[in-house]
Amino acid sequence: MLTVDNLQAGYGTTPVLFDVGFTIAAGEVVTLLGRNGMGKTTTIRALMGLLRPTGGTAVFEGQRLVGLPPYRIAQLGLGLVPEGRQVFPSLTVRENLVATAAARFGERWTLDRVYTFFPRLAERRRHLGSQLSGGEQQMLAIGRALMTNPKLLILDEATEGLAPLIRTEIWACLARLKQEGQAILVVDKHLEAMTRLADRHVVLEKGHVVWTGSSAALAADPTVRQRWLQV
Ligand SMILES: Nc1ncnc2c1ncn2[C@@H]1O[C@H](COP(=O)(O)OP(=O)(O)OP(=O)(O)O)[C@@H](O)[C@H]1O
Repeated sequence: MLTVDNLQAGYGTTPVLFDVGFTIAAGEVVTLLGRNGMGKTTTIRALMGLLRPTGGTAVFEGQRLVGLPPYRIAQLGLGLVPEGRQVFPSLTVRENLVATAAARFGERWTLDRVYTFFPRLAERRRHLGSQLSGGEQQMLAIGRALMTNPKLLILDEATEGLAPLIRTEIWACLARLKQEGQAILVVDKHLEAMTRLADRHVVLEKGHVVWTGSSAALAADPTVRQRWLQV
């Protein structure tokens, strides 16, 4: 589905990504792991057209992504839940969801289906975005991304700063999406949860991919954790 090869990018004249390569197959859940500042968010920005790569390629279902504007990348089927809880504060939950639906492609995701996945959003459908808790806002941000019918859902730190209970609810939702065949690329610092959720892991260190492997391989190799994932 997605093949990223030797991707390079940076900010101004400062290079940040030197050699990022990985693949995601249809239906696969893959994590981008690595300590703070290693290039996870930058990789996502480069894939989504929010930062222009200086080298390398990213091909999604046969289409080259590098050089395309973000709206084209969204049309191809990449849906991003960015860092922070990005919802419209003065629109209701329902209006937030419908706002994204206006630009969606296909009919896989409907309001009702989002409400089934997130009963909390159904209960609060008439509340304003600003009246939701942090966790509910994050669920709404995920719901908005789903309303664009992404073939690949990308989440950047979706559970950062949330209470454990709601964090677990979000992971359970991602596990259900996976069961339904949704491909997901996720950045999340909670390694145990990611080991349960994901099929494969890609470890970044200073803009290079230094390790790739399955959850079983990650669990069996403590040196990966010690060398590249401990703060
Ligand atoms: N807008 C920016 N302008 C300049 N430098 C940036 C910008 N955003 C990130 N960087 C730098 O790029 C490097 C990689 O940052 P990035 O956010 O991709 O890392 P990350 O792995 O996602 O880290 P974190 O877990 O802290 O979010 C860091 O050195 C960071 O300081």
